[in-house]
Amino acid sequence: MDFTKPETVLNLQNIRDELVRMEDSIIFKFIERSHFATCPSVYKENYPGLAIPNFKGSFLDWALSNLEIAHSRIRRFESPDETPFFPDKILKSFLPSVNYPQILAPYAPEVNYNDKIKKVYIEKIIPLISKKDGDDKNNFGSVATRDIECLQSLSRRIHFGKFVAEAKFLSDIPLYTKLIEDNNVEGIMKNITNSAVEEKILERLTKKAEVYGVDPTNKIDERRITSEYLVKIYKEIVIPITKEVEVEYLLRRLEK
Ligand SMILES: C=C(O[C@@H]1C=C(C(=O)O)C=C[C@H]1O)C(=O)O
Repeated sequence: MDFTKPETVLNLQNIRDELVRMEDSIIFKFIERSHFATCPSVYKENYPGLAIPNFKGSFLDWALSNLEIAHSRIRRFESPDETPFFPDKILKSFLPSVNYPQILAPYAPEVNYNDKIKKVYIEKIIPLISKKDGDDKNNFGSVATRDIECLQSLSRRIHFGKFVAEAKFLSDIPLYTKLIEDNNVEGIMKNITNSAVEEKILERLTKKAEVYGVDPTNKIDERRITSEYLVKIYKEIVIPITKEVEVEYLLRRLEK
Protein backbone atom coordinates (compact mmCIF):
# COMPACT_ATOMS: atom_id res chain seq x y z
CA MET A 1 0.00 0.00 0.00
CA ASP A 2 1.52 3.28 -1.14
CA PHE A 3 -0.29 6.48 -0.15
CA THR A 4 1.15 8.24 -3.17
CA LYS A 5 -0.65 5.66 -5.37
CA PRO A 6 -4.43 5.82 -4.66
CA GLU A 7 -5.12 2.59 -6.61
CA THR A 8 -3.03 0.60 -4.11
CA VAL A 9 -4.84 2.19 -1.16
CA LEU A 10 -8.42 1.80 -2.41
CA ASN A 11 -8.00 -1.90 -3.17
CA LEU A 12 -10.15 -3.63 -0.52
CA GLN A 13 -7.90 -6.70 -0.35
CA ASN A 14 -4.83 -4.50 0.21
CA ILE A 15 -6.72 -2.70 2.99
CA ARG A 16 -7.71 -6.00 4.63
CA ASP A 17 -4.12 -7.26 4.39
CA GLU A 18 -2.95 -4.07 6.12
CA LEU A 19 -5.56 -4.55 8.88
CA VAL A 20 -4.20 -8.07 9.43
CA ARG A 21 -0.67 -6.71 9.80
CA MET A 22 -1.93 -4.18 12.36
CA GLU A 23 -3.23 -7.03 14.54
CA ASP A 24 0.35 -8.08 15.38
CA SER A 25 1.36 -4.54 16.24
CA ILE A 26 -1.68 -4.07 18.50
CA ILE A 27 -1.19 -7.43 20.27
CA PHE A 28 2.49 -6.76 20.98
CA LYS A 29 1.74 -3.26 22.26
CA PHE A 30 -0.95 -4.67 24.56
CA ILE A 31 1.55 -7.24 25.85
CA GLU A 32 4.06 -4.44 26.60
CA ARG A 33 1.35 -2.53 28.51
CA SER A 34 0.34 -5.70 30.37
CA HIS A 35 3.63 -5.59 32.35
CA PHE A 36 2.24 -2.66 34.38
CA ALA A 37 -0.61 -2.02 36.81
CA THR A 38 -3.72 -0.05 35.86
CA CYS A 39 -2.20 3.18 37.27
CA PRO A 40 -5.51 5.12 37.37
CA SER A 41 -3.71 8.35 38.41
CA VAL A 42 -2.19 8.58 34.93
CA TYR A 43 -5.68 9.23 33.51
CA LYS A 44 -7.03 11.61 36.18
CA GLU A 45 -7.45 15.27 35.16
CA ASN A 46 -5.18 17.52 37.26
CA TYR A 47 -4.33 14.72 39.73
CA PRO A 48 -2.67 16.35 42.80
CA GLY A 49 0.09 13.75 42.90
CA LEU A 50 1.02 14.51 39.28
CA ALA A 51 0.91 18.32 39.13
CA ILE A 52 1.86 19.47 35.63
CA PRO A 53 2.67 23.20 35.43
CA ASN A 54 0.49 25.29 33.05
CA PHE A 55 -1.52 22.28 31.84
CA LYS A 56 -5.17 21.33 32.31
CA GLY A 57 -5.64 17.60 31.84
CA SER A 58 -4.28 14.19 32.76
CA PHE A 59 -0.66 13.02 32.78
CA LEU A 60 -1.45 10.90 29.71
CA ASP A 61 -3.00 13.90 27.92
CA TRP A 62 0.14 15.95 28.60
CA ALA A 63 2.44 13.20 27.25
CA LEU A 64 0.26 12.40 24.23
CA SER A 65 -0.45 16.02 23.22
CA ASN A 66 3.21 17.01 23.47
CA LEU A 67 4.30 13.97 21.46
CA GLU A 68 1.73 14.82 18.79
CA ILE A 69 3.01 18.41 18.62
CA ALA A 70 6.55 17.10 18.06
CA HIS A 71 5.35 14.55 15.48
CA SER A 72 3.28 17.19 13.66
CA ARG A 73 6.48 19.21 13.14
CA ILE A 74 7.95 16.24 11.25
CA ARG A 75 4.84 15.76 9.08
CA ARG A 76 3.20 12.74 10.79
CA PHE A 77 -0.31 14.11 10.42
CA GLU A 78 0.01 14.97 6.75
CA SER A 79 -0.14 11.23 6.16
CA PRO A 80 -3.75 10.24 5.31
CA ASP A 81 -3.58 7.21 7.65
CA GLU A 82 -2.75 9.25 10.77
CA THR A 83 -5.46 10.95 12.90
CA PRO A 84 -4.38 13.14 15.85
CA PHE A 85 -5.89 12.92 19.35
CA PHE A 86 -5.35 16.68 19.77
CA PRO A 87 -6.10 18.13 16.30
CA ASP A 88 -6.34 21.67 17.71
CA LYS A 89 -2.80 21.51 19.14
CA ILE A 90 -0.76 20.11 16.25
CA LEU A 91 1.49 22.49 14.31
CA LYS A 92 2.60 22.95 10.74
CA SER A 93 5.58 20.83 9.73
CA PHE A 94 8.96 22.44 8.96
CA LEU A 95 9.49 19.73 6.34
CA PRO A 96 8.27 20.26 2.74
CA SER A 97 4.78 18.85 2.16
CA VAL A 98 4.61 15.38 0.54
CA ASN A 99 1.54 16.49 -1.44
CA TYR A 100 -0.23 13.14 -1.19
CA PRO A 101 -2.85 12.65 -3.94
CA GLN A 102 -6.45 13.09 -2.75
CA ILE A 103 -7.58 9.56 -1.75
CA LEU A 104 -10.41 10.29 0.68
CA ALA A 105 -13.15 12.95 0.57
CA PRO A 106 -11.97 16.42 1.79
CA TYR A 107 -13.90 16.11 5.09
CA ALA A 108 -12.07 12.84 6.03
CA PRO A 109 -9.88 14.45 8.77
CA GLU A 110 -13.11 15.57 10.49
CA VAL A 111 -14.08 11.90 10.97
CA ASN A 112 -12.09 11.61 14.19
CA TYR A 113 -13.06 9.01 16.80
CA ASN A 114 -9.98 9.45 18.99
CA ASP A 115 -11.87 10.90 21.97
CA LYS A 116 -14.04 7.78 22.01
CA ILE A 117 -11.02 5.50 21.45
CA LYS A 118 -9.15 7.09 24.39
CA LYS A 119 -12.22 6.87 26.66
CA VAL A 120 -12.93 3.22 25.88
CA TYR A 121 -9.22 2.34 26.11
CA ILE A 122 -9.02 3.78 29.65
CA GLU A 123 -12.39 2.47 30.84
CA LYS A 124 -12.54 -0.97 29.18
CA ILE A 125 -9.17 -2.06 27.74
CA ILE A 126 -6.78 -1.03 30.54
CA PRO A 127 -8.66 -3.08 33.19
CA LEU A 128 -8.38 -6.12 30.91
CA ILE A 129 -4.72 -5.90 29.85
CA SER A 130 -3.02 -4.49 33.00
CA LYS A 131 -1.37 -7.13 35.18
CA LYS A 132 -2.94 -5.82 38.41
CA ASP A 133 -5.02 -2.94 39.81
CA GLY A 134 -3.58 0.12 41.50
CA ASP A 135 -0.96 2.83 41.07
CA ASP A 136 2.72 2.10 40.54
CA LYS A 137 4.24 5.56 41.10
CA ASN A 138 7.66 4.58 39.73
CA ASN A 139 6.20 3.62 36.36
CA PHE A 140 3.84 6.48 35.45
CA GLY A 141 6.16 7.52 32.61
CA SER A 142 6.48 3.97 31.24
CA VAL A 143 2.73 3.44 31.50
CA ALA A 144 1.96 6.66 29.58
CA THR A 145 4.54 5.72 26.94
CA ARG A 146 3.03 2.25 26.48
CA ASP A 147 -0.48 3.73 26.45
CA ILE A 148 0.47 6.15 23.66
CA GLU A 149 1.80 3.25 21.56
CA CYS A 150 -1.44 1.30 22.12
CA LEU A 151 -3.65 4.33 21.41
CA GLN A 152 -1.83 5.29 18.20
CA SER A 153 -2.05 1.71 16.91
CA LEU A 154 -5.74 1.44 17.78
CA SER A 155 -6.42 4.85 16.20
CA ARG A 156 -4.69 3.95 12.92
CA ARG A 157 -6.53 0.61 12.75
CA ILE A 158 -9.97 2.08 13.48
CA HIS A 159 -9.58 5.11 11.19
CA PHE A 160 -8.58 2.76 8.36
CA GLY A 161 -12.33 2.43 8.23
CA LYS A 162 -12.27 5.58 6.07
CA PHE A 163 -10.30 3.79 3.34
CA VAL A 164 -12.60 0.76 3.62
CA ALA A 165 -15.63 3.05 3.27
CA GLU A 166 -14.23 4.87 0.24
CA ALA A 167 -13.34 1.57 -1.44
CA LYS A 168 -16.85 0.22 -0.79
CA PHE A 169 -18.48 3.43 -2.02
CA LEU A 170 -16.52 3.28 -5.28
CA SER A 171 -17.40 -0.42 -5.67
CA ASP A 172 -21.15 0.36 -5.78
CA ILE A 173 -21.81 4.08 -6.18
CA PRO A 174 -25.55 3.71 -7.06
CA LEU A 175 -26.25 1.56 -3.99
CA TYR A 176 -24.47 3.84 -1.53
CA THR A 177 -25.78 7.01 -3.19
CA LYS A 178 -29.37 5.79 -2.61
CA LEU A 179 -28.64 4.76 1.00
CA ILE A 180 -26.96 8.11 1.73
CA GLU A 181 -29.74 10.15 0.06
CA ASP A 182 -32.27 8.23 2.19
CA ASN A 183 -30.10 8.77 5.30
CA ASN A 184 -30.51 5.01 5.72
CA VAL A 185 -27.94 4.49 8.50
CA GLU A 186 -29.13 0.92 9.12
CA GLY A 187 -28.88 0.09 5.44
CA ILE A 188 -25.35 1.50 5.22
CA MET A 189 -24.30 -0.45 8.33
CA LYS A 190 -25.80 -3.64 6.85
CA ASN A 191 -24.04 -3.18 3.52
CA ILE A 192 -20.60 -2.38 4.93
CA THR A 193 -20.75 -5.34 7.32
CA ASN A 194 -18.94 -8.48 6.21
CA SER A 195 -19.54 -11.08 8.91
CA ALA A 196 -17.29 -13.67 7.25
CA VAL A 197 -14.32 -11.27 7.39
CA GLU A 198 -15.10 -10.39 11.00
CA GLU A 199 -15.32 -14.09 11.96
CA LYS A 200 -11.97 -14.77 10.29
CA ILE A 201 -10.37 -11.90 12.23
CA LEU A 202 -11.62 -13.24 15.57
CA GLU A 203 -10.47 -16.79 14.76
CA ARG A 204 -7.03 -15.52 13.75
CA LEU A 205 -6.73 -13.41 16.92
CA THR A 206 -7.39 -16.50 19.04
CA LYS A 207 -4.58 -18.37 17.28
CA LYS A 208 -2.19 -15.38 17.42
CA ALA A 209 -2.77 -14.88 21.13
CA GLU A 210 -1.95 -18.56 21.74
CA VAL A 211 1.14 -18.40 19.52
CA TYR A 212 2.46 -15.06 20.82
CA GLY A 213 1.34 -15.94 24.31
CA VAL A 214 1.82 -13.53 27.12
CA ASP A 215 4.79 -12.60 29.21
CA PRO A 216 5.72 -15.81 31.13
CA THR A 217 7.29 -13.65 33.84
CA ASN A 218 3.81 -12.47 34.94
CA LYS A 219 3.30 -13.88 38.45
CA ILE A 220 0.46 -16.37 39.12
CA ASP A 221 -1.71 -13.78 40.90
CA GLU A 222 -1.28 -11.30 38.06
CA ARG A 223 -3.70 -10.88 35.16
CA ARG A 224 -2.58 -12.14 31.77
CA ILE A 225 -3.73 -11.20 28.29
CA THR A 226 -5.79 -14.18 27.09
CA SER A 227 -7.21 -14.86 23.64
CA GLU A 228 -10.66 -14.30 25.20
CA TYR A 229 -9.62 -10.75 26.18
CA LEU A 230 -8.21 -10.00 22.71
CA VAL A 231 -11.32 -11.36 20.96
CA LYS A 232 -13.53 -9.39 23.36
CA ILE A 233 -11.58 -6.16 22.66
CA TYR A 234 -11.86 -6.62 18.89
CA LYS A 235 -15.46 -7.91 18.90
CA GLU A 236 -16.89 -5.31 21.31
CA ILE A 237 -14.64 -2.31 20.65
CA VAL A 238 -12.28 -2.31 17.64
CA ILE A 239 -14.60 -3.69 14.94
CA PRO A 240 -17.76 -1.80 16.03
CA ILE A 241 -15.93 1.56 16.18
CA THR A 242 -14.28 0.86 12.81
CA LYS A 243 -17.78 0.37 11.38
CA GLU A 244 -18.97 3.60 13.01
CA VAL A 245 -16.12 5.35 11.21
CA GLU A 246 -17.21 3.74 7.92
CA VAL A 247 -20.84 4.80 8.39
CA GLU A 248 -20.03 8.39 9.42
CA TYR A 249 -17.62 8.75 6.50
CA LEU A 250 -20.22 7.41 4.04
CA LEU A 251 -23.10 9.55 5.39
CA ARG A 252 -21.17 12.65 4.26
CA ARG A 253 -19.86 11.16 1.00
CA LEU A 254 -22.24 13.13 -1.29
CA GLU A 255 -21.12 16.47 0.15
CA LYS A 256 -19.96 18.80 -2.59
C1 LIG B 1 -13.06 -3.47 7.56
C2 LIG B 1 -14.14 -3.93 6.89
O1 LIG B 1 -15.43 -3.51 7.18
C3 LIG B 1 -16.13 -4.07 8.30
C4 LIG B 1 -15.30 -4.00 9.52
C5 LIG B 1 -14.43 -5.00 9.81
C6 LIG B 1 -13.39 -4.81 10.89
O2 LIG B 1 -13.42 -3.75 11.54
O3 LIG B 1 -12.54 -5.71 11.04
C7 LIG B 1 -14.47 -6.23 9.10
C8 LIG B 1 -15.46 -6.46 8.16
C9 LIG B 1 -16.55 -5.50 7.97
O4 LIG B 1 -17.67 -5.87 8.74
C10 LIG B 1 -14.02 -4.92 5.78
O5 LIG B 1 -15.01 -5.11 5.07
O6 LIG B 1 -12.90 -5.48 5.63
